[in-house]
Amino acid sequence: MEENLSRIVEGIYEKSYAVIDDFVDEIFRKALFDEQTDLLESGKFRKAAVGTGEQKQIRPEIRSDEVLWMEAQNLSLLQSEYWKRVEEIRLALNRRCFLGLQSFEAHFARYPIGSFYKRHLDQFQQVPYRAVTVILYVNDAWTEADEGALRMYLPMEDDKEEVLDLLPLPGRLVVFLSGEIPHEVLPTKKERNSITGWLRTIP
Ligand SMILES: O=C(O)CCC(=O)C(=O)O
Ligand SMILES: [Fe+2]
Repeated sequence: MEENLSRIVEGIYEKSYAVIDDFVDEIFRKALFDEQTDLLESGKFRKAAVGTGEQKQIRPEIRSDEVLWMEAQNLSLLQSEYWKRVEEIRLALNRRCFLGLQSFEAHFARYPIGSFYKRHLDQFQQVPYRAVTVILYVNDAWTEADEGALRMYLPMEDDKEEVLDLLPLPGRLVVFLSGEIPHEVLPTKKERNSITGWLRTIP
């Protein structure tokens, strides 16, 4: 874990993102996946919205995933185990990068076959407090042919961008600065399951 933490902070410090394969082991990954599947079957997932407050809308042409927010005060045992891991990331980022991160929010996400999330930034006017995006993929094995990559647009000099595609490999963690890296989820050919969260600069 210590090594993962230093790779995360170095990545964020140097290039605004980090990718850690096998951040969780197979047993933990599968347990999270099973929990997500149970919650799905009990019908608790909702179509994801874009915007917040009065601007909140279901816009299937922008994103077509389904989400279930975790309740910080009411986490399952497994969820709190994951939050503990993220807490270590929060503290390490504050120590090394002085990001002033105070809290975490997260939801399970399910991308059914054919779904996607068009290019966007996670930090915008209504949610300026989202500072660091933390995504863990909990679906089973994934191959190139399943598509559904997370496509990141890395800002380069002279307003140029470099494209980086990351497959949702089971147990893979992707961390990036929410206000710096536009990204999208390309249409997926297989159900894609993740926990997406944000470290925030508010309590
Ligand atoms: O699942 C992913 O790879 C990215 C999801 C995302 O961009 C979001 O929920 O804001
Ligand atoms: Fe996003």
